[in-house]
Amino acid sequence: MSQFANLINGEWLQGASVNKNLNPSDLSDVIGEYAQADAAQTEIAIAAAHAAFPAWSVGSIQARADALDKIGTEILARREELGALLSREEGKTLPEGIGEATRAGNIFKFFAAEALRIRGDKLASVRPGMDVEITREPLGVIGIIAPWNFPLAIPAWKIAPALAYGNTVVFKPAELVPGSGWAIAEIISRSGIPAGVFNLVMGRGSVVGQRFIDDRRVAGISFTGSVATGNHVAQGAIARMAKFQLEMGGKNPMVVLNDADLDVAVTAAVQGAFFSTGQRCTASSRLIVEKGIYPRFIEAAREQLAKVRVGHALQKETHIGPVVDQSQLDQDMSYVAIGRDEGAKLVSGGERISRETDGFFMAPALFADAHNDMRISREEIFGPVAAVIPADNYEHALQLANDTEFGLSSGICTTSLKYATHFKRHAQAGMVMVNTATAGVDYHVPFGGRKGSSYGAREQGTYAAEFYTTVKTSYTQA
Ligand SMILES: NC(=O)C1=CN([C@@H]2O[C@H](COP(=O)(O)OP(=O)(O)OC[C@H]3O[C@@H](n4cnc5c(N)ncnc54)[C@H](OP(=O)(O)O)[C@@H]3O)[C@@H](O)[C@H]2O)C=CC1
Ligand SMILES: O=C(O)CCC(=O)C(=O)O
Repeated sequence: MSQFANLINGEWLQGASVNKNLNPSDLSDVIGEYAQADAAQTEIAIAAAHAAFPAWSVGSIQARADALDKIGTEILARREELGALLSREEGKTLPEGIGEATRAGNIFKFFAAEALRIRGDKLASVRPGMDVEITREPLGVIGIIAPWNFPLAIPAWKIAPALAYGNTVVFKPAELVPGSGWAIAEIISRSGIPAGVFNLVMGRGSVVGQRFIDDRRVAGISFTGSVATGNHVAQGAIARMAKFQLEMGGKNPMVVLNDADLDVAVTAAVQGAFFSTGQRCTASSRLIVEKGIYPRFIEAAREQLAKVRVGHALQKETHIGPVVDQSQLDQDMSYVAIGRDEGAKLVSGGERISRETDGFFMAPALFADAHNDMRISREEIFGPVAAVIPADNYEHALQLANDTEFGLSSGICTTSLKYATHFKRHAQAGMVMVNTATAGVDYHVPFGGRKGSSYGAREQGTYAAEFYTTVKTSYTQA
């Protein structure tokens, strides 16, 4: 059995215990045993990142750019192998896994270039003879707490800007997907970045993540995951005035108007709701459909779902892989039961499926005739379960779309420029999609939401500088 250690201060260290990484498509496939840090080992990693900060933060930006570019180049060169590892441990299909590896490589290359473009500002002073300049400086040690659903891309879009802007990093991947996190760390360890600047600390969230929250040497925490854990991170960070950003849930609406192209709408809905097994915070879990197109939409969605093959993530013919683990599967199945009890009509799927291998396979569940006040329409399920909600007209659809405590992504399918333009302006979400799925985003533009979905500065693109740097205003009297 392969064993994988933590990377702390440039050394590979065994943990206090190990975590077996299982393939959700085939539970007999153990990917490896991964180190689990305890609180003491986590403190050693934080101390190393803290000690490495002074030199790294004022070091050559060319060296930072070269290292990040090298990491991106290697990820891109190995995208098929890394994508296959990701699919094996998380369960998204091979094309999805390779696509995510490509995205991760591109993110490192984007931030390699950003390291050379750290911007400031120079303004005339209101006082004669005074010089005023505004500069951006790194925060210090950044604690990165990542979820399991994007094990390469999300760590990439947190680690790359943290390093580009001169911070040092302690990174905790989710327990369910240590393989991808370890692979990134191994590539970083050969990139020329000095010991201690980047540290991989695999282990439980309640142990490792908690140390990041509690330790005053961790200046900023970047978190993606559930609303409950996000709240916990926020309270701990506020208690000691640490900077933090949270990316949490979604209950993303996809509005389909009577004038929509039916094929475009159904494809966007099925892909947005069910691909990547619906395990995306941007998933289109509420399909809000105007009454004039409603019966045709349901029929066409049912027909498209009948052609979708759920199976082993690494098999060529698979469109949708397994659910990530037993507890997520239990959660998904419990919401299918809740939807039925609430009176929504299950028009497709919703049952556990057997395949040749022992995995967590589930037929995507499509509910029709749902209401926006049902639990299946309000709570994030994070699996292949979507609800179709009828709407009387555009205004009603918009009102339903915004009637949620979340605000990550919001979509509309229409051929009307008037409605598309109005929706872009009035959707209460951080991201708006027209005639395309609510999930699936570019890597070089801001990512994040409003209301209960996100807190703090946006991630990705040049906007990432907002979180990973702090602004200084300097005055010089001539
Ligand atoms: N918006 C999104 O992108 C995501 C949303 N989710 C939502 O969260 C639900 C549960 O998923 P789950 O993975 O359990 O999400 P969590 O919020 O529990 O996990 C996210 C990350 O936080 C860590 N963590 C857990 N507890 C603590 C803690 N006390 N202090 C610091 N860090 C902690 C986890 O570590 P570890 O898991 O290693 O213990 C993981 O790395 C899903 O069903 C879904 O609804 C989940 C993933 C992504
Ligand atoms: O939809 C995407 O491409 C990104 C989704 C995401 O980041 C998430 O689910 O956490």
